[in-house]
Amino acid sequence: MKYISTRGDAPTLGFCDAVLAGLARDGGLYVPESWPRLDAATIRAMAGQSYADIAKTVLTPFVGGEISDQDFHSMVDAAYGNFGHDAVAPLVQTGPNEFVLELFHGPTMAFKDVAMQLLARIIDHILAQRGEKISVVGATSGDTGGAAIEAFRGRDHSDIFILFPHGKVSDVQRWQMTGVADANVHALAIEGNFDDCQAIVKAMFNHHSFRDNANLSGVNSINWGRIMAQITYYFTAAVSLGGPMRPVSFCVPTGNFGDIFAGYVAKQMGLPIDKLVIATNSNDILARTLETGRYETAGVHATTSPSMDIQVSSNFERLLFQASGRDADYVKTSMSSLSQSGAFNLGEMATDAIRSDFLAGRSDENAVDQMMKSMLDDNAYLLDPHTAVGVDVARRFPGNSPMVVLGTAHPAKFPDAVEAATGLWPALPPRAKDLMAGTERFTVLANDLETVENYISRHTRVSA
Ligand SMILES: Cc1ncc(COP(=O)(O)O)c(C=O)c1O
Ligand SMILES: N[C@@H](CCOP(=O)(O)O)C(=O)O
Repeated sequence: MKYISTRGDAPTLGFCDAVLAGLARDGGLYVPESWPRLDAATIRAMAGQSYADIAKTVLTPFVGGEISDQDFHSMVDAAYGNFGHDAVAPLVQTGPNEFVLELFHGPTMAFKDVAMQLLARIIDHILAQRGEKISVVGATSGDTGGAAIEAFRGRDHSDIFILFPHGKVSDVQRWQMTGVADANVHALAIEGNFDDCQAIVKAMFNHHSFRDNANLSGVNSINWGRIMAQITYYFTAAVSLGGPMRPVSFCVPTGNFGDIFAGYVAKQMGLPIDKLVIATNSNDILARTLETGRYETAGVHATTSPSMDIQVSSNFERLLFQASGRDADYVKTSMSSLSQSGAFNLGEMATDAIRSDFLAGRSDENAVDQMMKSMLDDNAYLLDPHTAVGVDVARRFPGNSPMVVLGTAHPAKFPDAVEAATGLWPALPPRAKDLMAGTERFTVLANDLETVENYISRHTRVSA
């Protein structure tokens, strides 16, 4: 399996190099040259299998033989042995044909753990074999950072630098990044919003001398390894609900478009998916894009679902590549217009292609609060605000297929918002009860590329 850039000007890479690269050298994102297919018999045989075993079937084709099956399978077993629920990602029924897929039983209580626990092991394995060290960078609106730090803390081959928007993440999210004592962890509070953090990370990748000196690698969903690992739970959920004989729909609370893009990949691999519904909070750029065929950034609003307070949705680029018939020139022109004027028109072909696979809706703050409250009243079930966005939007698209809403975070990560909407303060799970007991350690930095690069150059253990 080879990986190509959505912008067409970066070298084609094998799995290990694509995962270490993060962003392609031409600023594009790596995607597999072609989608592996699983036939109906293979998918049917997943019924009754463990999460880890299904992951091995789904993910092994992407590795392309670059890591031995034995090593890869051990990493998968270790990654998913660390979850607080035996099923890893259990389904909870919340309506006649509606289910929440709980993706928050990992160590940091958000869906990011599902990919990060595996990705860190893959990266560590490759680095140990090559005798290399890297500087891992990531931008977070709250959840990626904690999950990445948890997965990379104390690792010999990596230093990790996480940029988060200062004062714009929840207390639990901040402590997960700042309450960690390991010397290879650097939590950087940037005076800006998530899009600023993400822009700095991308700019560091596009600054090739810095990138090479620091041996930079990324853990945002720009890294193919993140998307890949997120494909598995579309299979586990669909198979539990009668797939592949019965199509299943998914509604995904969406920000950077990584999670729902993994669902799109599952569909390309042969999983019968009926609807893929993009659920946005009031930062509704993706919902507007599907409506109008124009991608147009606007100011970011702070919401009770802060991890989705995003305007520049990185993985939309992977979808544009697909929807344009894998036309790298089209992607380059669109992305250059986005960086110059903050907008671009998708054109008829891409808009139609995207509408044929996706639906989209927006949930405003009032609707999110109502949803948390009514779910507690009707089902005695607490939703976090991100998942509440998903359920609220999902209910606008009733159909015959079971609707699975991705439960992307545990309500205890956002206790203030949950309490304000429901009157209930969600308790942290036992494994996290000492989260805020230690000392916080973080550095506040200006929203400035050079300042961040200087910090990393001074603290990385990679010798130039
Ligand atoms: C809790 C939560 N829900 C939803 C999202 C959106 O996921 P994605 O960025 O993959 O679209 C995020 C952040 O990525 C998140 O942390
Ligand atoms: N919501 C995310 C934003 C970064 O997304 P990623 O999936 O690209 O890492 C977060 O919580 O940090």
